[in-house]
Amino acid sequence: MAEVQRVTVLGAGSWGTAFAKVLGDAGRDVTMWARRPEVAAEIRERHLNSSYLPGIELPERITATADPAEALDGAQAVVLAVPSQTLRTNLSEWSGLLPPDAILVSLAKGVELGTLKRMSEVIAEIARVDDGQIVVVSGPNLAKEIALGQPAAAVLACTDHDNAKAIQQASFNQYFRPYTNTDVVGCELGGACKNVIALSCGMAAGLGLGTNTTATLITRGLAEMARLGAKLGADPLTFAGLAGVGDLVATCSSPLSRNRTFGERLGRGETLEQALAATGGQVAEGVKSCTSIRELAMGLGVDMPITDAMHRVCHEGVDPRRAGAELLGRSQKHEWS
Ligand SMILES: NC(=O)C1=CN([C@@H]2O[C@H](COP(=O)(O)OP(=O)(O)OC[C@H]3O[C@@H](n4cnc5c(N)ncnc54)[C@H](O)[C@@H]3O)[C@@H](O)[C@H]2O)C=CC1
Ligand SMILES: O=C(CO)COP(=O)(O)O
Repeated sequence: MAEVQRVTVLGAGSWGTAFAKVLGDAGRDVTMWARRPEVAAEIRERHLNSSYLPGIELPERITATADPAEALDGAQAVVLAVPSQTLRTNLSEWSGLLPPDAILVSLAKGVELGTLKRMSEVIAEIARVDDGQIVVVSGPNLAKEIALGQPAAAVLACTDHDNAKAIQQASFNQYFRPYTNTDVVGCELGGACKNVIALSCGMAAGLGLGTNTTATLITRGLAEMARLGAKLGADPLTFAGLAGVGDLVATCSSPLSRNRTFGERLGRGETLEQALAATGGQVAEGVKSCTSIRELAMGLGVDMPITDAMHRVCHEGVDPRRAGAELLGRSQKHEWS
């Protein structure tokens, strides 16, 4: 297994920047690509990214540029840290610049609208690489907490165990503990589906509902993502792990979650447009993934009632209170049917 020392992070948003810090604190040489030259300059010259992680000092060994060719020169691993729905376009622009043997690391948690592909499938298609060259990062990793150096674990999923190990070696440090896993499908579905469930938990909070409702949504959300996973060949154990329960608990209960916050605004009566405006340009993936995951599930005959309800609230104008009443009014069933 070759040691990974030189890493490029494409995307300087919250998680891209926090993950770059993880790598820098693990002793790697990191170059970030930022879309806005002023963000790249601030990271390079002042070791700050005040737009996304205000007050967080970045390691000196992180540098940044707005030029993707410069960013990618000599990279042994390339971290893709852009939103799910723009990854295809972003990566198409970069694919000719990727060093051929670089391990591609996917941070995005979503399912592509239209194609219904997971992120590693989009990457394999656009970068024309074997799936063993793609490592997926998932788990309870709220960017701000990681950037503050608060302890957290993550999963690095790859069909090629050596490549997962290489990224594990490159990223573990005093506060970040990554585990390897070979179940890419389960880890990616967990990460994408929990954003939708976090929307529902936020919505319940916005409606003034309490902990029993949140726990019910988390648990039944877990049941519906595990049903989808089973149909797509995921390992059921994955959903009991960091990429399943772990990320659900973090995202569904934290006020730091953009998805939960978005749902809370809808629950309080804001419109989709008002909630979108309040994100400050940061992505709440569940708002789009509720539609793609719902479509994926429908095509496979998998029942995902919470995801369906989130789609109807976000995109069909259904009132959150009515969506809740309809969820409760469905036909009675066995817990595991
Ligand atoms: N923030 C978090 O706590 C975590 C985020 N993630 C996932 O990581 C992925 C990236 O998330 P963040 O870095 O938090 O997002 P963000 O919204 O904070 O940043 C997105 C980055 O992508 C760049 N970008 C490039 N092309 C873009 C385009 N066409 N449209 C919009 N942005 C574009 C933006 O400039 C920005 O630097 C998402 O899929 C998210 O679900 C996963 C774990 C934790
Ligand atoms: O994925 C995350 C935590 O693991 C971040 O969640 P949000 O995108 O909702 O902030």
